[in-house]
Amino acid sequence: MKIGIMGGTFDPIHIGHLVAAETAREALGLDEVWFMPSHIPPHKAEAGFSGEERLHMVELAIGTQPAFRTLDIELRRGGVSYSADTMGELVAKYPHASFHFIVGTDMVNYLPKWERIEKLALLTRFAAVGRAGYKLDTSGLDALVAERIDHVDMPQLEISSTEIRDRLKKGVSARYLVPDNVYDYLRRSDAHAVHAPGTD
Ligand SMILES: Nc1ncnc2c1ncn2[C@@H]1O[C@H](COP(=O)(O)OP(=O)(O)OP(=O)(O)O)[C@@H](O)[C@H]1O
Ligand SMILES: O=C(O)c1ccc[n+]([C@@H]2O[C@H](COP(=O)([O-])O)[C@@H](O)[C@H]2O)c1
Repeated sequence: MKIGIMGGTFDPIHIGHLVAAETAREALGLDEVWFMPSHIPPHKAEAGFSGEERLHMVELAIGTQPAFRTLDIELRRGGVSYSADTMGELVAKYPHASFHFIVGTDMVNYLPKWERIEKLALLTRFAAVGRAGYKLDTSGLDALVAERIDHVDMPQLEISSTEIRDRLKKGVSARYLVPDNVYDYLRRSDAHAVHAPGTD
């Protein structure tokens, strides 16, 4: 089995994440892609939406693609979600699977700063999907890590969760930037009352 791991904060999930996962799935012939919300992201501020809310929105978003699954391993483990810990657990649990960690090119440039990156690169390959504004740059990476990266071209979608959160706060529509059912959830949920006052 070839498994794509789509790790992220998903605060909230948007169509950039879905297109990245689908493009990597097709380009690399992945059998499944597992969407894995982090508990506490290692390199940025804690998420605004709770883990439960983020996981629920991911479930809503992937609903119609049979090759997509959710994985709550990091939410259940708690603490800071270091990928080396997670992939160590997954490789031990699924010794016959080959893993492909899907990351935007913005994250590839940060790979040297990831916790135990050399160990992580032995546990998984990386699928680097092109993210608007970030050219793939592997010059700062050890050869061992660089050769574990597969570049995947994807349609450039200049969308981020930060932008969605800003829109919610300002009461500006995020329709079509997130799947319809996530959009409905954001409008209706309690989370929405906290994060986007006055947009109903
Ligand atoms: N529009 C996009 N195109 C390609 N890759 C993306 C896009 N948005 C996010 N990604 C990738 O998806 C993964 C998870 O991203 P994350 O959940 O942090 O979303 P984000 O939009 O970058 O969030 P934020 O704006 O809060 O930092 C990362 O590897 C990131 O590079
Ligand atoms: O393990 C690390 O040091 C590490 C550093 C930065 C990011 N990651 C993982 O990369 C994925 C995308 O990160 P983010 O911050 O864009 O949500 C997510 O699964 C993070 O846990 C992992």
